[in-house]
Amino acid sequence: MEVKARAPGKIILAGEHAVVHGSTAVASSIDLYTYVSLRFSTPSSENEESLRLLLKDTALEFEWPISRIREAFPESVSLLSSTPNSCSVECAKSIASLVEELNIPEAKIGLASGVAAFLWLYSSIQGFKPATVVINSDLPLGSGLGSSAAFCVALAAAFLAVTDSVSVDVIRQGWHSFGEKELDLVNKWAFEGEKIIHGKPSGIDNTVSSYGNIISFKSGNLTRMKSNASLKMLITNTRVGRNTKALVAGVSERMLRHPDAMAFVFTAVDSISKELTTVLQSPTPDELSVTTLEEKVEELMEMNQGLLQSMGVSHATIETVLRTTLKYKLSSKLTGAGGGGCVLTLLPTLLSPTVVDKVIAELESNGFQCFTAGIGGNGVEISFEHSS
Ligand SMILES: Nc1ncnc2c1ncn2[C@@H]1O[C@H](COP(=O)(O)OP(=O)(O)O)[C@@H](O)[C@H]1O
Ligand SMILES: C[C@@](O)(CCOP(=O)(O)O)CC(=O)O
Ligand SMILES: [Mg+2]
Repeated sequence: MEVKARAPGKIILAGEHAVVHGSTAVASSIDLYTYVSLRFSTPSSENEESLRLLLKDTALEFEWPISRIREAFPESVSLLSSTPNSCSVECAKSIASLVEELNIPEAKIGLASGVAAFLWLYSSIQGFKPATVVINSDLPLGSGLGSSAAFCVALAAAFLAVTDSVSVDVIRQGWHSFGEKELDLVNKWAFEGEKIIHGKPSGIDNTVSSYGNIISFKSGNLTRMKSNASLKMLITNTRVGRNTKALVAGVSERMLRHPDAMAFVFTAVDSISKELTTVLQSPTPDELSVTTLEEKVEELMEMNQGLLQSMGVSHATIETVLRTTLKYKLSSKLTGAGGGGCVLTLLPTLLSPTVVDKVIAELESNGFQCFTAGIGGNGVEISFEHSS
């Protein structure tokens, strides 16, 4: 049997970074997914039993003898699938040496933290079973669309789907979701994986990837939103790679240097996210009110972007996107950790398609990549394939 899981990426409409420091943030899932396939190996007397990881997006393959994994993890690690817990310092050291032995090429070294999260999640949930895990994604990695969270959520879902900790219908065909209790467990495990990749995640990315839709999130608590607005966002990938862990650490350092000023910045972001939550849930009976709603969202996005600049997470390429879209009277903000990565631009309902084409052409002439994505769809889903 093959178990498949898919988990969506996300956009943050307001509140990134500040959410790490306790402010409210608003995020939505997008219809771009990370896919995980898990297949247990059939025992063979010829080959040594191993755990294989195939990362299709980066064309890398890794393999560990099961005996090596057993050495690295205490036996107790594998008995805890129903109680998500953090990787201890000792365990982190063992995982680091397993990852070092892989000699990941310098240009792809960002993957090391992802591989570490994989090893932790697999060993904790599945123990020491030989298997092959294949991963591929629609999401650009390290661009602010939550690839790290989608990766951890999809891994946790696939691994948990074949344990006694969750009850799922393995006979049912096609993609289907988990029950609430199962989702909560997937989300908690994914958060542990995100911790390995991000250092200090707020939990918003794994939560929106697990549950889907539009959520507002504060201090670990999620509120599902019933939004009446169908916002259309242009996503521009500046193609400048960056690392969320370093950017989050940079904001924390700025906070230590300027605690009072930064506290006001985070409070302002909290107010913006709360206002956005209200605006998005307001009734929109006619075209006029849709325009008014969109204008409010645009203004809140602009204000949030200003505050992200003051946190030090903008970038020259982000500023170029802002200037370019402003020429067409369109509002933009970075999404995710910033420092490059992706920028959101609201495309108002009444905007002419010719203007959309022009702005995209101008952004692409700068070497950026533009696309739109469906907002607010399903969260993580699983599917089982039985070989005949
Ligand atoms: N499909 C994938 N294959 C391998 N590693 C992945 C994948 N998706 C995410 N990762 C891990 O997550 C990291 C990117 O996470 P991050 O810096 O938080 O950016 P973002 O979450 O915005 O894409 C990658 O460097 C890698 O370690
Ligand atoms: C900057 C932050 O708010 C979002 C990071 O998102 P991403 O990894 O850049 O997709 C960090 C967090 O909330 O954990
Ligand atoms: Mg991330």
